[in-house]
Amino acid sequence: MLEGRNLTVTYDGFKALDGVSVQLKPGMVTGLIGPNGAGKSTLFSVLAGSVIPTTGQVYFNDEDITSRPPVIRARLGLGRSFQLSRDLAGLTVVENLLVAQPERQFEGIGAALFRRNAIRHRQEIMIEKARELLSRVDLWRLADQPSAALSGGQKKLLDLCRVLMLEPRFILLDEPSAGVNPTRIAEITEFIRSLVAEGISFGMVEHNMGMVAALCDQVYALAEGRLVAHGTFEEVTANDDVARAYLGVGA
Ligand SMILES: Nc1ncnc2c1ncn2[C@@H]1O[C@H](COP(=O)(O)OP(=O)(O)OP(=O)(O)O)[C@@H](O)[C@H]1O
Repeated sequence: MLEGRNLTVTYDGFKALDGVSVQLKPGMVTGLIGPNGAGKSTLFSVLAGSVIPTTGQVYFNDEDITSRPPVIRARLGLGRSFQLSRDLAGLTVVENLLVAQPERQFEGIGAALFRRNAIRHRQEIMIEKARELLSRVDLWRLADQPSAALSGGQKKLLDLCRVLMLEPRFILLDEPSAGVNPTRIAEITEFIRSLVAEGISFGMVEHNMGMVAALCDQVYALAEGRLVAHGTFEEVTANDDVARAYLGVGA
C-alpha cells in the first residue's frame, strides 16, 4: 500500500497541501480529482518523491519513504509516469524504453567495461522486453521512428511502457488522458485495465471524469489543498462539497 499521512506542503507560507491523508490500496486504481489548483499535482509529486512534504510522511508497504528520491522508490517497485521530455523526444520509440534501465544509475564505467558480455546479454533481454511491451500497445511497428512523431495518445502509451520496463508493482500516472483523442483514451483505459488484472496497482491524477469513472475503484477529491471527499466515483461526485469546489462557490 502507498500511504500519505497528514501531508502538508507549504510554499512561502501558502499551503498547496494542507493535512491530507490518503491510502492507495493494492489491487486498486485510485483517482485524485479536484478543480485547478486543488493540490493534485503537489500530492502526486509528494507520493512520487519529487517534492518532500513540509510535514507528514509517505509510506510504501509500511516503509517510510518520505525522503527517498524517485530512483530509490523505483527500486522498491513504485513507478511514475513522466511526460515525454524534449531529450527523450529525440530518441526513437524503442530507444525510449531502453534508456529506462535502473541499473544504469548505479553502475560505474569501469564496471561496465569489465562486464561487456553480461551487459550485451542484459541488453538483449531489455530489447525483448521492449518488443513485448510495444507490441501490446501496437507501437512495435513504429519502433525505429522518432518518438516526437507519435500522436498524443501514442506518447502516453509509450510513457506507460517506459514505466513498465522497470517492472513496478505500483504506478503513479499524471493525467493519462491529457492531449489524447477519445478513441485513444479508450485504448489507454483498456491497457491500464489489463495491467491491473496482472496485479499492478495505480494512482492517477485525472481530469477526464469518464476515465475516472471507468477505471477508479476509489477516488479522493481535493479542493484548496484539502481533502473534501473520499469514496467510490459515484459517492464522491454526489458529494455537495465536491460540487461546490468545482463550481468555485467555495466550501
Ligand atoms: N512550486 C510552487 N511554488 C509556489 N506555489 C506552487 C508551487 N507548486 C504549486 N503551487 C501552488 O499550489 C497550489 C496547488 O497546485 P497544484 O499544481 O498541486 O494543483 P492541481 O490540483 O494539480 O492543479 P491543476 O489541475 O491546475 O494542475 C496552486 O495554487 C499552485 O499555484
